[in-house]
Amino acid sequence: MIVRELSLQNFRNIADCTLTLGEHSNVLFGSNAQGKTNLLEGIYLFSTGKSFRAGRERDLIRFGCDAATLTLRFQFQAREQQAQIRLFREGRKKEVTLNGVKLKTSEMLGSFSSVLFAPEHLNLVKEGPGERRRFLDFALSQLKPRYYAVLSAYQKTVAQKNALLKDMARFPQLGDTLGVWNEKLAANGAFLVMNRYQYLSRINTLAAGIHRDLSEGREELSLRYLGFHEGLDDSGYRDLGAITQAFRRALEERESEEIRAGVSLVGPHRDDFDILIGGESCRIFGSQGQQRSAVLSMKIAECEAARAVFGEYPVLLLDDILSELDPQRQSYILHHISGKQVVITTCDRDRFAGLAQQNLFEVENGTIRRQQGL
Ligand SMILES: Nc1ncnc2c1ncn2[C@@H]1O[C@H](COP(=O)(O)OP(=O)(O)OP(=O)(O)O)[C@@H](O)[C@H]1O
Repeated sequence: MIVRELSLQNFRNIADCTLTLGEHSNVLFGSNAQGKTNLLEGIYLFSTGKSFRAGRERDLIRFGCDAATLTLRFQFQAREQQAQIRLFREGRKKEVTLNGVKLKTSEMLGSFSSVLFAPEHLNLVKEGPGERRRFLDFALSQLKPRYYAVLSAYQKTVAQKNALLKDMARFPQLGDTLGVWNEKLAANGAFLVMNRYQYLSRINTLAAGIHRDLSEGREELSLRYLGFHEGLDDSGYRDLGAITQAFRRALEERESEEIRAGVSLVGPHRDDFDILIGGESCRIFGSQGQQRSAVLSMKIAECEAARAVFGEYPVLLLDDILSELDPQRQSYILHHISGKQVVITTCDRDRFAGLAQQNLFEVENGTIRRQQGL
């Protein structure tokens, strides 16, 4: 996967710019708050249809403007392609086209792939389960377009069931329809759990090997899926029927608890996974360095898993992460990115002087200037 060119109009603090990228390393440098991350965000939007930052879609549109346009020219499987996203502040839904054909966002997924490395990914270890579910959901949405569609349907059903559970406090007779929502949740939720489990197993194997290298053979990283389905073993998790049954059982067992709480408590929207080093929780017992290595291993594993599906590496987006890493981890990642297309943001233009075939861009107040390489 190679990005040739990104054009942005009225996106974040960028009024109008075109960034023509090289096939290898592309370094965007500049002071803080100039628009470097905004450029990565623009590229990433084409992989998942969503920003990696929290917030509303309309926040992506430049202050005072009614619409934003993003155009990406890229090469995938030896074919030059062009995708466009238009965002509107009011009245109109997001518009997506691929090679001139209008699509739903879900239909564009899988056409272009990128993997982001950002300092906030440390939250995968440090924070609550929402971060880890996002990791799985963002990765799987790119690899398997149907996953995104099922996830959207599932989330809608959870919201509808929550509204019902809330209303049941005043109108208990509404409980007659609870079974209908639970059945919908079980069908779609089982699909999500099966895919997450299989993906996490793949990442587990890849990340364990990378972490072993990073720790020079001293540490064993493992990832373990956690959910409502206590009784399922490895083969059960690969069987949609078995997961659906386990989900139904869990919904029955916890029905009165859900009614009391007025909120849906069981399902993949509550699932999580453990990140363990030597069998112990990395969040509780891991040092800063171990936590960084675990996250780095998982992100590199995400790239490898994408390559296995697409037959090509995704575009790597490194948002100012190297300054956070010690020299050993820096050199590991620099070694790993060589030969792939990478877009790197940094405040320090000299940090990447050693990268081969480098293109250098200065970002200042939402404008971009190409510079002579070092
Ligand atoms: N919708 C918007 N319209 C206009 N400007 C915006 C919008 N959203 C964010 N910005 C501006 O974009 C700038 C932040 O850009 P960005 O996050 O890309 O910074 P950066 O160059 O990566 O900086 P750092 O090195 O600190 O991470 C801020 O000045 C912010 O006010």
